[in-house]
Amino acid sequence: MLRTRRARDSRELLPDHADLEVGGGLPGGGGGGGRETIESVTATLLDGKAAAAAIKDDLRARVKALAERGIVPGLGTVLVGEDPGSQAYVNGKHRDCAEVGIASIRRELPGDATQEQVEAVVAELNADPACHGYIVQLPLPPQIDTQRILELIDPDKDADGLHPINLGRLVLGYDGPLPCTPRGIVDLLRRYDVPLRGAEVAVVGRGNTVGRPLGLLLTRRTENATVTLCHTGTLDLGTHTRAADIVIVAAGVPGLLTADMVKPGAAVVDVGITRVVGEDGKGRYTGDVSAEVAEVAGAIAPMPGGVGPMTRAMLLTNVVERAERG
Ligand SMILES: Nc1nc2c(c(=O)[nH]1)N[C@@H](CN(C=O)c1ccc(C(=O)N[C@@H](CCC(=O)O)C(=O)O)cc1)CN2
Repeated sequence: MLRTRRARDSRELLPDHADLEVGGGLPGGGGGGGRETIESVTATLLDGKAAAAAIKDDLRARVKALAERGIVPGLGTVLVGEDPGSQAYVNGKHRDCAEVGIASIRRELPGDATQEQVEAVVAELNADPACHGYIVQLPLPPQIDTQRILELIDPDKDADGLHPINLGRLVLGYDGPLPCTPRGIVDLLRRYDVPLRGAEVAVVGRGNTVGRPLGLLLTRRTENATVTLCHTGTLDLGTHTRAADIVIVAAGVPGLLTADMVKPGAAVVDVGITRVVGEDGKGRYTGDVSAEVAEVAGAIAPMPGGVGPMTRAMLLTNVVERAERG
């Protein structure tokens, strides 16, 4: 278990962005301006950065052991277009690779790339023996059929766990690569001994990358939580979140979860990451959880510094596991 600490003010819940290569801290030239501040915060910080660092230490050792067998794990990324956020995330993934000794394979296409061009890169990575796993950075430009691209990824090289076969394996309870963000959330809660067995969990958001697979993960026999999957059709969101021991918000709606929607002492996980432009005209990222929730919650995984670093660590884990299987 990680040592827990109590965060005393909002700056402790908002670590810097130094680990992501983005202009002035954020795409769009922002740099933390316009953050909300709160006087006193008592929630335990679920520190994704610290947890990810521990995971990377473990992976470094496993990569060394693989090297003794003559295996160098390789992670591929496919980036289409020039979106600064996506570029920053892909850069972060390759920096993580360098930290643990995973080989990087980068493929980049212009924003006006055709379906055929993206499919050709996917076919190339499927055939590359040096590439143990790869991801196609999402979202893709509108002219690209995302579903078709995800279906063309070799399921055995699907480092994101988003191929329909791998999501199907998750539904059926079979082994396979797990989607990185849901896996990272469960790992983070476990590391901080947040009880899952028998817990009532409200997951807000039913997307294929986070909400839906997270519901499946949490209801496996090994986790045994009871999940309420809330979405835009949910009539009274607060009724469900207030009844929950754990609230996980992946809606992409800034500030959606407010303090009155949280049971005192509940664990709260902020998965939201939305770019907003402040009154100063500068861009910054904001989560789905309002700052004052930290005064009510017993534990909180903030954005940034919570789920994001865990997502990246789980991507590396999926690649190393694939390389270990041979
Ligand atoms: N193919 C995929 N595309 C996308 C995924 C994904 O899992 N697979 N998820 C997101 C983007 N993403 C990874 O690709 C990602 C987003 C954010 C972070 C992160 O570490 N965030 C930081 C804060 C970032 C900032 O302030 O600039 C944090 O939470 O601390 C990592 C990965 C969409 N696309």
